[in-house]
Amino acid sequence: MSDQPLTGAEIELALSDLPGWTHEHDRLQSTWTFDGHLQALAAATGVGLLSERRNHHADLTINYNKLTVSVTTHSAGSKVSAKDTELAQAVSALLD
Ligand SMILES: C[C@H](O)[C@H](O)[C@H]1CNC2=NC(N)=NC(=O)C2=N1
Repeated sequence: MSDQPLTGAEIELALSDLPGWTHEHDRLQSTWTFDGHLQALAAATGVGLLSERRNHHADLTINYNKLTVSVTTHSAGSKVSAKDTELAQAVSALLD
């Protein structure tokens, strides 16, 4: 899995298969809404475990019942790489 930055066209293509995700400020980001805080917390733990297994880590923000997942690749100069599009796919498979 490459950590070279993707081109804008490559990111747009990846986003066509990532409903709910946006590309802004060199990050892919999506937000999920749950029934309550504990469900959002459990989802964040799931994403954390998934990130740890991949050794590629999402930034996670919880606001009560909402979980925002944001991914970028530090080793690609904090730009979007294939590691991010693949992590985003895995997160969507877990949470959608
Ligand atoms: C040494 C270790 O492989 C690196 O620091 C990994 C760990 N997790 C990471 N996570 C993210 N989001 N970007 C990285 O470049 C990155 N690098």
